[in-house]
Amino acid sequence: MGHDAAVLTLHDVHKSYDAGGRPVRALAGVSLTRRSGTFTAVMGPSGSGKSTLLQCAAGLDLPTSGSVLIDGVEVTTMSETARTKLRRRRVGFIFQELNLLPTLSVAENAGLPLRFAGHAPDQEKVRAILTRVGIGGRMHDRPAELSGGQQQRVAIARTLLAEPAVTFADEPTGALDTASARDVLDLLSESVRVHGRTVVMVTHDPVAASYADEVLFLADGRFVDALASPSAAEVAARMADLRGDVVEGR
Ligand SMILES: Nc1ncnc2c1ncn2[C@@H]1O[C@H](COP(=O)(O)OP(=O)(O)OP(=O)(O)O)[C@@H](O)[C@H]1O
Repeated sequence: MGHDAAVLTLHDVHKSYDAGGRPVRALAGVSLTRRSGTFTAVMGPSGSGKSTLLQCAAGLDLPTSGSVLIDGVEVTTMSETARTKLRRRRVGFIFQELNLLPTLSVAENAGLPLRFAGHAPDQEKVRAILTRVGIGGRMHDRPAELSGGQQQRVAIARTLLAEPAVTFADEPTGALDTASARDVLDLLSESVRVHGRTVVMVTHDPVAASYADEVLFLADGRFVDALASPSAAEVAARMADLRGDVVEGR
């Protein structure tokens, strides 16, 4: 796939849930195109559809209607098995709950996508990348022996090793202190700017969003606004507008 090709395309994606016979509309026509080497943040009030968007865009869940292409491949018409295969090979995840396999070591977890793709991970490369993300000394530990921030770093190391078409991050800094959060965000930006990876991140944090080259705002299941390379203050102001907050002096 060339550098200019879209690695993620959503076209008019709708998603409704059945909440005990009553339909709940979570996405109401979302379209999106991302090229490789981009870092996108998705923000929006609680219940605006961010998690649903991530689940559909990553091929974890299926939209009610509309189209989702990952690396040029339509996922909505695939079998469950084919979707799982595509995810393993082409999609990176930095999700707190589905990051790591507890029985594998840090090094084995980092190399897992390569194993799924049928390659034996190069141990020297694994070591170098784990060192780069600050956990080179923890290669043989189990995930449970690591802090939340260290576990996020393993997930980032995976993205650097396996070179997925697109990596989805769900609140990657939600559980971290300020310094670890900044480290994780720096590593994510570096993966995009230096290594050409593609990241789509859902966050509530305007500081985290300010690391992205574009911030997309969801409200009631639709994109309502976008900001290019905004400051954290600009993001916070836009979020306050969306929530209808009364901000003094504005
Ligand atoms: N499995 C489900 N069954 C029924 N309704 C759901 C389900 N998942 C989400 N919803 C509803 O869909 C809408 C969007 O939810 P979603 O979790 O995508 O929002 P969000 O922006 O991620 O919210 P938050 O910021 O609070 O995590 C909400 O009204 C929610 O109640």
